[in-house]
Amino acid sequence: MEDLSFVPDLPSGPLDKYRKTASFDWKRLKLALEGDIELLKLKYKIWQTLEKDPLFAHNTVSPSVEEQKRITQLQLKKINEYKFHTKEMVNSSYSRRTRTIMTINEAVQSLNPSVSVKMAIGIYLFSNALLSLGTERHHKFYEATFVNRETLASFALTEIAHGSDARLMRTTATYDPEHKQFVIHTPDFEAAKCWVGNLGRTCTHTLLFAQLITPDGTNHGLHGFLVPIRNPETLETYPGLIVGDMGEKIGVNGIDNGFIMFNQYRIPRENLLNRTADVTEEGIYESSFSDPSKILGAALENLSAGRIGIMQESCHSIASAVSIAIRYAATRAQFGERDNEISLIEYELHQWRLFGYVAAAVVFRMYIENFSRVYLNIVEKSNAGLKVDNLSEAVSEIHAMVSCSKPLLTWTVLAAAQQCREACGGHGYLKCSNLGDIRSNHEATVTYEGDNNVLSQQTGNWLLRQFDAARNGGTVDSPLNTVTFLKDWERCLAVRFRCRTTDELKTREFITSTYRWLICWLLKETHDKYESEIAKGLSKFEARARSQVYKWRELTKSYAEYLAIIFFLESMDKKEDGLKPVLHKLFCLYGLWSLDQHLVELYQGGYSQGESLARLLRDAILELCAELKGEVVSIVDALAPTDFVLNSVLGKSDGKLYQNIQKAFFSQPGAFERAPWWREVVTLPRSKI
Ligand SMILES: Cc1cc2nc3c(=O)[nH]c(=O)nc-3n(C[C@H](O)[C@H](O)[C@H](O)COP(=O)(O)OP(=O)(O)OC[C@H]3O[C@@H](n4cnc5c(N)ncnc54)[C@H](O)[C@@H]3O)c2cc1C
Repeated sequence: MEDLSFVPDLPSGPLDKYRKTASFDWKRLKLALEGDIELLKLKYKIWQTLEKDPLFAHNTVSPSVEEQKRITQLQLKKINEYKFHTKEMVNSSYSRRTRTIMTINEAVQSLNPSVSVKMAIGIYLFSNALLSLGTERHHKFYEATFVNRETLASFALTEIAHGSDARLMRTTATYDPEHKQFVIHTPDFEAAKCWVGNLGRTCTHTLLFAQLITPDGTNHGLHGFLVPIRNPETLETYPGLIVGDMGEKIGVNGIDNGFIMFNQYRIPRENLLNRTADVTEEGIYESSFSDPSKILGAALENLSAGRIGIMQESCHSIASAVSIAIRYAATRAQFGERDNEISLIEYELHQWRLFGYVAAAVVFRMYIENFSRVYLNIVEKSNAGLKVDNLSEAVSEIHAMVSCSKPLLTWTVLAAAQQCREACGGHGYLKCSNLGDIRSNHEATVTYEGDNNVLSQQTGNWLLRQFDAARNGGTVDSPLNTVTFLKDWERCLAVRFRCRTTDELKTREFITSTYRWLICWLLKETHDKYESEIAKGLSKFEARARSQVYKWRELTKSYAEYLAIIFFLESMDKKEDGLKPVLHKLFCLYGLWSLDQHLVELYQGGYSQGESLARLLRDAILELCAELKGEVVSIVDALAPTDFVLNSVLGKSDGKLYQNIQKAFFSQPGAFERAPWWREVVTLPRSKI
C-alpha cells in the first residue's frame, strides 16, 4: 500500500464522534478520488507552498475590484515562479503533461478561482490552440507562453451582439497581398469583442476569431489569428486598438474581462493559425476542409480540453461546498434537550438536502478522472500519428459527452453551493463561511465556454443521429461504448419496473437499465416531436428549437447522468475492496436521487404503473441517507482540501465551530471600534452646540 503520510492527519475534536463510525480509511478514499498518488502529492505541495506565502493570505474584507485584479495577476506571476510545471513535466508525454497541468489548475482553483481561470485561458488554452491550430511558425509563441511564461494571452471570440451564435460574428481579417498582412477591423461597437478574460488590463496577445476575407472579396468564415495587444514591457496597448476593462462582475473579479475594437489593425500573414487553412502570399485561400463550418468546428473542438478543465474545477467547488455544510451539520445542534441537543446531521430532512450532493461530488470526481484519462489517451495517440480506431467517430462522441456533461456538472454544483449555504443557516451567509464566494465564483461556468442550454443541444444532435442509425438498421457510432445499447433500443424500451423491495433498487443493474430505458424513451419522443415539426414544413433549425422543452433538454441531461454513472462504475471496479461498500452506497444514492427527478417521464412512458416505483425509489433514497450518516464526515474529509484552502470558519477540520466563529468575529478589523463616521449620524442636542 502507498505511503500516504504526506497527507496531514486531521485534528481530534467534536467531529470524531462521526469519524469513528466510518467503515473506511479517509486517506485511502482521498487517493482513490484523485486516482494518482504523484498528482495528489503535487496538490499538497502546491497548497503547502502557497500557505506559507503572504501573497496568498486570505482577506477578511473583500479588496476593491482593481486590487483583486492586481493581487490575482501577482499570484499568477508567483505561481509561474514557483515552477510547479517542472522541466520534467514540460517534456513528458502529452497525456501526462496535460494531467499535471490540470492538477496544478485544480489546486490553484480551490484557493483563488480567478487565478486558475487567468492561467487556464492565458497560458493553457492559448498554448493548446497554438499546438492544435498553428504550425511550426507559431512554435516560438508556444515557447514564450507555455515554457517561459513571458506571454499572457486571451481568447477573443464573443462579440457584443453575438455570443452563442459564433457564425454570424462580424470582426473581419482582410488579406492585403501588397504588404502580406491581414487587416483586422471592427465595423461598429456591436462587433466589438467582449468578455475576453485577461484582455482588460494584462494580456500581451490574443487568440482572435475573425471572418477571413481574401482579396477577391470571398468570406471564408471564422479563423483563428494571433494578435499582439500590448507591449510586454510597458503594458501599453498598441495604436489602432481601443481596449477597455468591463468593470465589476458578480464573481471572479480577479479576472480583467475586457472589450476591444480594431481600427484597420495590421498583423503579419504568418499570424493566421494555419493548420487547417492558409492564405498564400498572393492571397489564394487553401484549406484541407471544403466546408467552412468544419474549420470553425475544428477550431472550437480545441475548447473540449477547456471544458474538461471546467468540470474538474467544478468537482473541487462542490467538494468544498459539501465539506463545509457537512462539518457544520455534524457540529451544529438545534432542538432536543439542553445538554442533549440534536445535531443537524441527524435530521432526515437535512440528510436528504445534502447527501445527494455529497454523492454527486464523489461520482463526478471519479467520472471526470476516468473520462479525462480516456480523452487524453485518444488525443495523445492521434497527435503521435498512431492509429486510433474510428478516430473521427470517437471525436464526435467525446464532443457529445463534453457538451452535456459540462452543463450537468456546472448546474449541479451551482445548486449544491446554494443548498449548502442555506444548510448552514445565517452563519452560511457570512463571507468567512466561503460559501458565498464558492457560489458566485462558480456561477459563470454555466455560461462561458458555451452557454449550457445551447451547448447541450449539440449532444442531442449526435444522439438523434445514432438513434436514426439504430432505427434504420445502420451502425451506431459509439467507439466509447456510451450508447451501443441503442442497437437494442426496442428491447431496452420493453423493460418494465418489477421490483418489490428497496434492496432491488439499490443495484447497478436497476439503475443502469432504468437509465437506458429513459434515454431510449426520450430519444423516441424527441425524434417523433422533431419529425412532426419537420412534417409541418418547419426548417431543421426551427424544428429543433420547437423540440427542446421536456424533450431534447431532458434527453441530454439523462444521457449526461448516465455517463457519470457508467464511468464511475468502471472506475469503482478498479478500486480497493475496503472502499467498495461506501462507493456502492454513494453510487446508488446518486443514481436514485437523479432518477427521482425523472419520475414524470418514467410514468408517462409506461415504465411503471401504480405507486410502487415512486414509493420504493424514495424509500430507498431515505434508507441510503440513513446508511451514509455514519460515513459522511469521513467522506468529506476525503473530498476536502486543507483548512487553509477551504478557508471556511464553518468547515474547519477541527470541528470547533463556535471557537472558530468567535475567533473570526473578534479578529474582524474594527469590529469593536466606534463607527468612524459616527459624527455624521449623531444629532447633538441644541443646547450643546
Ligand atoms: C465570466 C465570463 C468570462 C468569459 N470569458 C470569455 C472569454 O475569455 N472569451 C470569450 O470570447 N468569451 C468569454 N465569455 C463569453 C461567453 O462565452 C458568452 O457569454 C457565452 O458564449 C454566451 O453568449 P452570450 O453571452 O452572447 O449569450 P446569448 O447567446 O445571447 O444567450 C443568452 C441566453 O439565450 C439563450 N439562447 C441563445 N440561443 C438560444 C437558442 N438557439 N435556443 C434557446 N436558447 C437560446 C442562452 O441559453 C442564454 O441563456 C465569458 C463570459 C463570462 C460571463
